[in-house]
Amino acid sequence: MNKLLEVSGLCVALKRTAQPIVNNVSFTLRAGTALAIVGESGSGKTMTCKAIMQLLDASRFRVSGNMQYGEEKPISMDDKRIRALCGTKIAMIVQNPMTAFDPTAKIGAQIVETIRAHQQISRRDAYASGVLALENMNLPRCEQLMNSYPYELSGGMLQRIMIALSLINGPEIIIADEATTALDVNNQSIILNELEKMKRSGIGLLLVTHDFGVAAKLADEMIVMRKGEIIESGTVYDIFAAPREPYTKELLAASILAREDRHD
Ligand SMILES: Nc1ncnc2c1ncn2[C@@H]1O[C@H](COP(=O)(O)OP(=O)(O)OP(=O)(O)O)[C@@H](O)[C@H]1O
Repeated sequence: MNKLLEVSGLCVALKRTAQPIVNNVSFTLRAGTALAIVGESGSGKTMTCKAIMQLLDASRFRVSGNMQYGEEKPISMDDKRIRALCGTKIAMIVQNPMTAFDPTAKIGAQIVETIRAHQQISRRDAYASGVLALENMNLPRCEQLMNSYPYELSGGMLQRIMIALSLINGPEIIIADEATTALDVNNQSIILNELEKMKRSGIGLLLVTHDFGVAAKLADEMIVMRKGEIIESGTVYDIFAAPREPYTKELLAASILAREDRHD
């Protein structure tokens, strides 16, 4: 499979105290596959993704290491180039869709703005593309959705709209940070199916999750993080069949218990 993104020796530290937050993280993401980053809260999963997307405030955090995306090296790009890359080829879906949308603007206006930020097309064409993107997500009454404010919609609905939005500029990589965590079981399953479809279409998925069930359903490979470091990595099959580290075994057991509770 084609390599999409190679991260090597990624480190993030607080500038003020030099405290390391992410330490020497390396992985390869391939087209049409999913790589899960699992670990307990605070283990550095989100900071790893934010470092890839160059979303960390440079006055507070020092990011070092190497990243290779095709011929490009996102880590050494200037702001303008990284924004262009991250709005098109690399997209991110976050945990809480409520915070991802501007509460004061209608969904349609936000979709049109996102499309026109990266494509030179008219408002009318961007609007039509937006409706089509929502329809492709099997969302109901898409014209009405375009005319709604975020607060008028449920979390599950907004998450599906965010996924539609993340696909709109034809990304090769989607980073999904706990994309199903805040959702009920029904919406979780809808989102997991959409992510599965993306993978089948050739997109590389970087899945951040503390839920081994999500990793089992979607991921091909996984890395387990603890205190900012990778402590175990391998294929999902191998890690589930024979976790090496006691921490991985604990996470796996906790995840199975949480699932049993949810289904009781
Ligand atoms: N804005 C911040 N300023 C300073 N330190 C931070 C900041 N955000 C996170 N950290 C530090 O980075 C560590 C890793 O945080 P991160 O958000 O990557 O964890 P995570 O594994 O994604 O956890 P969760 O599953 O809860 O989102 C945290 O323990 C915290 O010490």
